[in-house]
Amino acid sequence: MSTPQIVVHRDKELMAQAAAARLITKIVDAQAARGSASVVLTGGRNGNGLLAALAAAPARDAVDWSRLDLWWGDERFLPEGDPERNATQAREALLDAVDLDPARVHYMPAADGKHDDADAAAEVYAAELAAAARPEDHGPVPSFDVLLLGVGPDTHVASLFPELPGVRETERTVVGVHGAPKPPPTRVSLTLPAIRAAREVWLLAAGEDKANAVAMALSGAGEIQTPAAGAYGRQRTLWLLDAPAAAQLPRGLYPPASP
Ligand SMILES: O=C1O[C@H](COP(=O)(O)O)[C@@H](O)[C@H](O)[C@H]1O
Repeated sequence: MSTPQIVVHRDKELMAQAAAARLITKIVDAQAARGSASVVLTGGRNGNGLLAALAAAPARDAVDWSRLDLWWGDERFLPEGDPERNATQAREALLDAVDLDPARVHYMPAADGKHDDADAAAEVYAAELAAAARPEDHGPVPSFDVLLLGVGPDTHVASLFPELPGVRETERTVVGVHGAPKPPPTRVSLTLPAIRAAREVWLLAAGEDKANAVAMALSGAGEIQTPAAGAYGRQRTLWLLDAPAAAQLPRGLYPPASP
């Protein structure tokens, strides 16, 4: 478990640009060190904001996109191409504009008839993760270089919502989620053990509607009631915030916002 580090930016645009720059550097470094990199994407406003900032960054050309594995932390269980799917939004924000190897883009299954339900889809994705894991990894998932998570106003991360069964899961790496309080109710999500296999976990939150969630997660709350509190990386846990989202944090916890 790594101790959370907190970085506060002036506003959400700057936060997205700084996170995109940080991610480019991380991918380039991982590719230089190991030949390839792996990133787990998140949906939501901040995740898509980061991808859009990455698409606009001139330094994006420093990344060898063909040597990048992309995974998802969660997905809304909807038909392929549905505008509400995290994958559809990620494609629009960035993925369709870069030269990815399609075999390395690991979409979560869609509700397309091939997969009966979200539980079956979760099993399929867990098997895909297990097949990509190597003996030196930490369990049946790859050691992701960076796993991105948006933080919901209710403290959910991926599709692990407070008190629902998914956040209590200790064995499986992927679960079907039913009755999510945020639409759509049926989803597929990595579990906390899978999230914690990542080298680095970056949590993104912007806007005053996230301030209470951020303060709860960083003040020692339990992960069942506050899933974001249970999301950490093996080497690093980074909270990337804008000033409104950090507004309820004790001031001593983080350095001044970037100008
Ligand atoms: O539904 C979801 O919500 C969270 C948070 O989204 P945000 O818009 O409040 O930032 C997101 O991280 C997750 O991937 C998504 O499925």
